[in-house]
Amino acid sequence: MDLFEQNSISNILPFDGVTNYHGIVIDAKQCDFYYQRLIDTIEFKNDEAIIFGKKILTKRKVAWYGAAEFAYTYSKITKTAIIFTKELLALKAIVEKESGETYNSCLLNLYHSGAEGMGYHSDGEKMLKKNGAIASLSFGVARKFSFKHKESKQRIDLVLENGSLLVMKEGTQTNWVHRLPPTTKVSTPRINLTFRTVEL
Ligand SMILES: O=C(O)CCC(=O)C(=O)O
Ligand SMILES: [Fe+2]
Repeated sequence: MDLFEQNSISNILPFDGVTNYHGIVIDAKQCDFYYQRLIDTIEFKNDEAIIFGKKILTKRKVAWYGAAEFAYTYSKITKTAIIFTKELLALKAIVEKESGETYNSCLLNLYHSGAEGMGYHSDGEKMLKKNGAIASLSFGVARKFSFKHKESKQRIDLVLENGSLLVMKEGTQTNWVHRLPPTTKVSTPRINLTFRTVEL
């Protein structure tokens, strides 16, 4: 590939972490294909979460896939991963090549419109490999994504476009929280895939 055609990969965090934005890694036509295949094949379900001791169902839908049917705990509820589909394996291969890291599981989130988002959190669950990379691949409508430093409260915003890849690693989860803010400007869906490494 011509050097000038390559995406410039840059760390969007000013300190205390490395989060590389790779830009668009899947072209628009392939994105349409994968978006539709994911809608047709992934077993999306409204997520159950425990908030203030009460079980609630989230508006966004989620699904957890993996290399094996391992148990995982997320939002204080233990579930079992579904075995990777062939499209997820193909996407995992693209993301692994781009990021230079490997992954054994994938959490998918389906946001039906801008009314749905995800609040500030960091992905430091006990079962995840400590300081392991988390690769976030987005399909569908572009949405704003924000990081906030846990101490200084400094904020970094970016837009996650159709077919784009963001890789969070080294210190990101320890020192920063991130969120997908709800917005009235968006009325169409988005699917986000976060590839992770679970310690088996
Ligand atoms: O939808 C996104 O872009 C982020 C999702 C996220 O932060 C997560 O699944 O932990
Ligand atoms: Fe997250």
